[in-house]
Amino acid sequence: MAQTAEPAAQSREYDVVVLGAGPVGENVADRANALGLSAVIVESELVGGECSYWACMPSKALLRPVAARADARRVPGLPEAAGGPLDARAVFARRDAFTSHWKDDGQVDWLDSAGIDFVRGKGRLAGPKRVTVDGGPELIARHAVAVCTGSSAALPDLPGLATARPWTSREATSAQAVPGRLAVVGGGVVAVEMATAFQALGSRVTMLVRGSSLLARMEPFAGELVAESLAEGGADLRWNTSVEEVRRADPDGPVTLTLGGGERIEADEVLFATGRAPRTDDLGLETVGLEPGSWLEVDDSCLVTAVEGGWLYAVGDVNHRALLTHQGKYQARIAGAAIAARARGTSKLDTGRWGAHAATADTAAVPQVVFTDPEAASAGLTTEEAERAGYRVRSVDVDLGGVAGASLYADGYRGRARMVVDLDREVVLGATFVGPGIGELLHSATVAVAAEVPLSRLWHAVPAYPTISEVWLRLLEAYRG
Ligand SMILES: Cc1cc2nc3c(=O)[nH]c(=O)nc-3n(C[C@H](O)[C@H](O)[C@H](O)COP(=O)(O)OP(=O)(O)OC[C@H]3O[C@@H](n4cnc5c(N)ncnc54)[C@H](O)[C@@H]3O)c2cc1C
Ligand SMILES: NC(=O)c1ccc[n+]([C@@H]2O[C@H](COP(=O)([O-])OP(=O)(O)OC[C@H]3O[C@@H](n4cnc5c(N)ncnc54)[C@H](O)[C@@H]3O)[C@@H](O)[C@H]2O)c1
Repeated sequence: MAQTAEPAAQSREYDVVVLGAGPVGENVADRANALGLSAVIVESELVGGECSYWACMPSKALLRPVAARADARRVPGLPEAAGGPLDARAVFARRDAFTSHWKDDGQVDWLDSAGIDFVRGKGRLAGPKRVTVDGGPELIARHAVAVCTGSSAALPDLPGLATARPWTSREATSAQAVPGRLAVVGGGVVAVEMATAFQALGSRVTMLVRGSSLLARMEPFAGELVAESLAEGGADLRWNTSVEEVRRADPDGPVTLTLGGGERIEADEVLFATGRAPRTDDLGLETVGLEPGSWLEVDDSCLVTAVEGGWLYAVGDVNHRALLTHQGKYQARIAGAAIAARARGTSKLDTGRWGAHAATADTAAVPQVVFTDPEAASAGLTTEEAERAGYRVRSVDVDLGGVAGASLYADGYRGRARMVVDLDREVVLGATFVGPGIGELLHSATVAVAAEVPLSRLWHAVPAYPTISEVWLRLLEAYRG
C-alpha cells in the first residue's frame, strides 16, 4: 500500500482509479479488485467517508439508546432506570467508539489487506482517464475512473448564516455537548432523526418545517406518526415556516432566527438539515466536458453517459439516484461488474431490468429505515409514486396495534402498515411500516418487492406467531377481503 509522499510528476497506471473512499468508493475498488483488476483509491479526508464518521454510524449510535429506552418504558416490570434521562456522556462515548474517535487507521488497514492501493489527498480529473492528486502522483486509468465523492450538507443562502456557526449533520452527529435549546430547520430524515436524538438527550427542540409534513417522500402516515411522537415528547413543530435570517451576535451566545412572519426565536444551536449538495465543485469536471458542482447523471450501470468512451462512472450519493449507503454499495457491486465486463471486452452487457449490470433496485426496490421513535421504514414505491409511474394500484392499510406480536412488543403499541399492490400483476410494489421495532421487518418487504413475488405465493409465506411480521398476513387478508 502506498501513501502520498512522492514527487508530483510521477505517474502510476491502474485498471481502475476510484475518487473518494466512502462506503461506495471502497466497494467499487473491492469489486474491481475481486474481479481481477488493479485498483487505487484516493481520499481527501477519512477512509470510510461521511457514513462512518458523520452520518449513518454516529447518528444510529446516538439513536439506539433512544429506542432501547422507549422499548423499556413500554413494558412493565423493567427497572426504573429505564424511565430516567439518557446519560449523555455514556451515549456520546459509545458514539465516539463507533466512529473510532474519527480516526481511519482500521479502514486504511482494510484497504491494504484487500490489495487496494491508497493515496491520501484531494483528487481531480485532468482529462480522460487521468487523475491528479494534490501533492501526490498522477494516476492513469487503463479502463475506468469511478467518481464516488459523495455529498455534503446543502445550506440555504440566508443573511447572517455564514457567521452564525450553524450545525449541519456533521456538527450534530459529532456533538460533544447537548444544547439546552436546539432549533432544527427541515423536515426530512436528518431533521427527524437528530430531533429525536437530541430531544431524548435533553434538548428543547423546535422544528421549523417549510412544508406541512415530515418525511415527505414516505407515505403520509409515516410523517404524521413521527410528528405526533416528537410533539408528545415536547418538541415544538412549526409548519409552513420559513427562516429568513440567522444571527449569532455573541460568538459564545445564543443564535436568533427570524422567521417568515417576522417572529424571532432564540436557540443555543441551530441545525440546518436542508438536504445535500454533490461534492463535485472542485473535481476537474470541466476537463471532461461536465459542469462543476453538478450531480453526475448516469445510466443503470452507473456510467456517465455524457462523457464519450465509456470510462467514467459515478457511483453513490454523487449520482443522486438514492442517497443511502446500502443503495450506493449495491450500485458499487453493479458498477464493479460492469467495469470488469467492459475491461474484458464483453460485447454485450446484461443491462436489462434486473440484469447483472443494471442497478434496477434504485428505481423499484429501495429500502430505508428512519430510526425515529416510532421507526418508519419503507421499501419500493409509495402509492403516489406507483400511480405516477403509471401502475394501476390498490393500497391496503393495517393498524399494527392489532397484531398480536406488536401488542406483546409494547403496551399501547401504535403503528401502521401499508402494502401497495400492482393490480395487473398482483405483486407488491411497495410497503411501509411505522412503529416501534419494525426496522428489522423491512427486508421481508424488500425481498417481496425485488423478487416480484405474486400475492398468491406470498399467501404461503407464513409469518411466525406471535411476531410483528404477522402484519404481512393481515395485509394479505385486507387485500383479499
Ligand atoms: C446524518 C446522516 C445520517 C445518515 N444515515 C444513514 C443511514 O442510517 N443509512 C443509510 O443508508 N444512509 C444514511 N445516510 C446517507 C449516507 O451517509 C450516504 O448515502 C453515504 O455516505 C454515501 O456514500 P458515498 O460513498 O457515496 O459518499 P460519502 O460517504 O460522502 O464518501 C465520499 C468520500 O469521498 C471523499 N472525497 C470527496 N471529494 C474528494 C476528492 N476530490 N478527492 C478525494 N476524496 C474525495 C470524501 O472525503 C468522502 O470520504 C445518512 C446521511 C446523513 C447526512
Ligand atoms: N436513516 C436513513 O436512512 C438516513 C438518515 C439520514 C439521512 N439519510 C439520507 O441523507 C439524505 C439527506 O437527508 P436530509 O434530511 O438532509 O435531506 P432530505 O432531502 O431528506 O430533507 C431535506 C428537508 O429540508 C427541507 N428544506 C430544503 N431546503 C430548505 C430551506 N431552504 N429551508 C427550509 N427547509 C428546507 C426540505 O423541505 C426537507 O424537508 C437523504 O436523502 C436521506 O436518504 C438517510
